[in-house]
Amino acid sequence: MSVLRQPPPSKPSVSQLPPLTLSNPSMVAQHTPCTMHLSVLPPELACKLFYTMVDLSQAWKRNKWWLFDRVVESPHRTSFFVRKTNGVDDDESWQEAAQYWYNGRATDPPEVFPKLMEEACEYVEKIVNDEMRKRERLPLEWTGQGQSWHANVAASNCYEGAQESVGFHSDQLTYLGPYPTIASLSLGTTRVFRLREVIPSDEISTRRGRTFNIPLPHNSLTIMHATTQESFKHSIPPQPTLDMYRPLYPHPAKPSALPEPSNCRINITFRFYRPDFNPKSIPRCKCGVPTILRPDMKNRHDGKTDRYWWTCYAGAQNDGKGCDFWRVMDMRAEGRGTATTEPGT
Ligand SMILES: O=C(O)CCC(=O)C(=O)O
Ligand SMILES: [Fe+2]
Repeated sequence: MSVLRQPPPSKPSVSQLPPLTLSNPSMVAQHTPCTMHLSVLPPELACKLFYTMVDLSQAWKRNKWWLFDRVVESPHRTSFFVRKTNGVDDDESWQEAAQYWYNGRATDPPEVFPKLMEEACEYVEKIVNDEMRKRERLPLEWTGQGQSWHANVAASNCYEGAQESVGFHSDQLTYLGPYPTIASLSLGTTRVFRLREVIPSDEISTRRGRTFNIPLPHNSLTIMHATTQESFKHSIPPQPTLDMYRPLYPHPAKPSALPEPSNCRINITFRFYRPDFNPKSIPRCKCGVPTILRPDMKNRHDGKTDRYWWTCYAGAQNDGKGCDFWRVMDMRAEGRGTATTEPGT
């Protein structure tokens, strides 16, 4: 006699929505904490800045870090800039911040914003401030002590060809502090910027993170507003093909030649390093190196009770060997925050 067994009780299935392409600014604003702005710089400035950065990028480095027991190398080139017009060699805090960008590897003093980047930054700041005025400030966010958002550093990436990429990550908050606003300028060939929400542990049985693909054209600005780093991861995935960028203007070094199509994308992320998270204030771990600040993405709540922690970062640099340093960040006890915020509340 055959016995018919009951099938095992099925787990309640959580439906996974398919990836969604956000092809215009209103879709980006509807589905993510980011905004997208098109044709942000005068066309000639955008084109010349693209040439400047591609030329500079020949000397940029691929980031390296330890992952378990091997060194991995980022599949794109990157560089870090500070916004100063006089010498930076004497300012050790910028040196430390720059070194950080390269996962602790020793670097030359960081470069200062090239003239055209400075010009672009002024347009970017205006757009960012117009956008921020429409949004509420969160309690731990920098309120500017009367100052508006401004960039004091920038990191730039060059992706050459369709295969160069950056994997899913959220930006470290070490010098940015909680709920930063990061303005990301795209120049050159269009690439997809991919965002995926990290679902808090207590919602994992009821919903899944959806993947959003945002094609970023030449001369567009993506603003990652407050909560983007706390609730989403982002990446630039490799893609099967790409459309070449056709510059409108010739390269300044070859003014009479026809502009050549390019397979490069330049990204410049303009960032504001907070004075209350300056390098001297960053806790050191047992390895003696500055820790990194990360949000507790899995246990976030309402933007008011969110947690951040300082953890050892030596593992990324020091043959993969770090320590177990881990400490919750306490704005009030660490003396951080601005006059108009209520730190720690
Ligand atoms: O290239 C981009 O748009 C993203 C770069 C990025 O995520 C980063 O530099 O942290
Ligand atoms: Fe990033």
